[in-house]
Amino acid sequence: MTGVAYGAAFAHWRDGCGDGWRAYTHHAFVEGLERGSLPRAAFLHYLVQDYLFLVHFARAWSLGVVKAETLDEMKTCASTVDALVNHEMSLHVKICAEAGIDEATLFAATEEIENVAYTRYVMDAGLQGDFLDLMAALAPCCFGYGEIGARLDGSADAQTPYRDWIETYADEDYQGVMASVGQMIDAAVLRRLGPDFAKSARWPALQDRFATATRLEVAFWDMGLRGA
Ligand SMILES: Cc1ncc(C[n+]2csc(CCO)c2C)c(N)n1
Repeated sequence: MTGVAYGAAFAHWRDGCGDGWRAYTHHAFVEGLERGSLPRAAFLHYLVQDYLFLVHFARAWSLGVVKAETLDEMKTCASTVDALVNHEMSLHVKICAEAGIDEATLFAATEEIENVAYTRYVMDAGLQGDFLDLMAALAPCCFGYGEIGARLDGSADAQTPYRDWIETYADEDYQGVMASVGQMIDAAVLRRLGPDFAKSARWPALQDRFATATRLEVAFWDMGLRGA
């Protein structure tokens, strides 16, 4: 499958996932956003959980600053924390406020087990492993939503009520953040594993981290649908 260009490491990981990548990026939940047929209750259930997810992802990207080996890696991780807490989360706060859910309620919501599994899996990848383990676990989230946003921006039904969600991820600045994350990951892989990175002894373990995080994305959409 071809998608938006987020770099060579990502392309290897995505193709190494087989059908898993499509199961994530073409999930029924995503189709519901595209067609506008997703029940509002499912969307809000997802969005409350996703707010909590982003809190933990901001922690994980902050761990990237701690595990970085170059200033460039540090800068990209720090800007991603900024994009998360100061931009992406505003979408969640705004839509939930319109539905009568305030930010304190969002922060105090109970995490679904799929949310606990995914966010803590990523944190553990970074705590147990090095910078590359952390990036392999974080990559599906960035590049999957990047692909979905870019695709749905062109394909979504004109009357879908989920246009602002789609635009958050299709947004040029946001796509720019994802592209620079892709470049930084390629440089990080090259620095540690060399140009034949996919043939290195470490690659299968990194591929496994990416594939696991991709499965956890599928489970996250499933969890959203359960809220309908
Ligand atoms: C379940 C779930 N997966 C991925 C994203 C998207 N996302 C989360 S963090 C990040 C990188 C920096 O903003 C991106 C693209 C989401 N919101 N929820």
